Amino acid sequence: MEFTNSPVCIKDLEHIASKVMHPSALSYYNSGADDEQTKLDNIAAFDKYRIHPRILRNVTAISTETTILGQQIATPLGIAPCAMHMLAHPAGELATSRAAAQHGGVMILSTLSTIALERVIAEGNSDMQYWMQLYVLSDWSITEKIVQRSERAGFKALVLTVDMPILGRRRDDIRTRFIPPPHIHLENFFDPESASNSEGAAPSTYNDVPELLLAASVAGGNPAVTWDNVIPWLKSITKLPIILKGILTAEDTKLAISYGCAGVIVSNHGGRQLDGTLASIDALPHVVEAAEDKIEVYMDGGVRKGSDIFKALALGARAVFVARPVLWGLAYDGEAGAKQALDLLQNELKLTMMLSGTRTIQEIDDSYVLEPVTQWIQSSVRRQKRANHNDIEELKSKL
Ligand SMILES: Cc1cc2nc3c(=O)[nH]c(=O)nc-3n(C[C@H](O)[C@H](O)[C@H](O)COP(=O)(O)O)c2cc1C
Ligand SMILES: CC(C)CC(=O)C(=O)O
Repeated sequence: MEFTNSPVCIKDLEHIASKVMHPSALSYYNSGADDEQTKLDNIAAFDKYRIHPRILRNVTAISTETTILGQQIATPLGIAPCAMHMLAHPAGELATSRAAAQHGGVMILSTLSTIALERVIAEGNSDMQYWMQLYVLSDWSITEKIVQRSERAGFKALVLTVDMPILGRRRDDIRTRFIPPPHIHLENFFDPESASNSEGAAPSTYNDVPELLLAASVAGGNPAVTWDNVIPWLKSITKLPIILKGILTAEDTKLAISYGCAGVIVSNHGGRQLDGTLASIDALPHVVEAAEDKIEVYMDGGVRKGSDIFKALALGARAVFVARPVLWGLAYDGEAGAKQALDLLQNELKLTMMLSGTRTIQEIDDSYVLEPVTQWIQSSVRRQKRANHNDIEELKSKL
């Protein structure tokens, strides 16, 4: 039998990335907080849910088209925001954006991108959307400028990351003393106008704050951000829909609705912030129930297979995002590698749809997934039935 060396699943891409990436960048990408319980559980938890397939349906035509925030997109699979794609490949977010454009879906760009947001979105097309991720910097006026630039550039939503009042403790980053290499710049912190105004001069960061300090202000988190100060403020400076990333509870979902947010991303930051939370897929049903279809619910964390996407959609996610798989693809082969990561997941999603008798994303509802408890109850019901059947004579004799 002949074997191919090219990756056939996301695990293969992970393996290749571990060989080609610089060790400290690799550990920054792969690390989770503390014991990494949540990081690992994000992946393992998918296995508890089982698919409940239907058969003998005509599955010759499969469509993954859907709508998100009222706009058509090619697939409910998107790219979660990740800092510093240039750590994986010199073309950084430009390569990722080109891959995303060939694929459709949504790309969420991190505030901490190594290519300016205007250049990243310029690679897009109408099959997809770009959303801009925000951290509230200690100088809020800088976040405001990034919001204004995003709106001008055509981003369709703002994704406020709400699970980082302070940076999680990622032991491997402490061990490797990770700091980004000097050739990498956080381009969104540079004022595009300062570059064009001063001929030939190096562009300056906003308010002339050193880039490293700005980065540190993000990485330090912003513990003073609250529902009451940040959401009304954001709404006063933008017309874009606001999506909260990092929601894990029904309580916060209800608050997000009451504060007028358009959506929430069920996420534990890939297990990089608070260790010991529910896996994202386990938190999803609670959030979906609390959302009562009033806002859109998305999820990220641990998605490594098309069947994971299918399960998340069946449990009520409107779209599903991946972070590390795309970064591993980028490290493997730049734009082509990032596209390969997305293609693998998209093709596996289509395969799962065909094998489970679903032809459209809209058809995938909770009748296609067995939740762990349901599964347990069902098997005990079956056991009971068998027991009752076997003992029928005995039962009769006791009548
Ligand atoms: C290397 C890396 C950098 C990240 N940077 C950001 C970021 O800048 N902003 C953010 O909101 N989330 C960030 N995240 C979290 C992801 O958006 C996402 O929530 C999580 O990684 C999804 O899990 P997955 O990696 O298992 O797909 C980052 C994750 C990784 C792995
Ligand atoms: C530098 C960090 C704040 C970026 C991030 O969100 C992450 O690494 O998880």
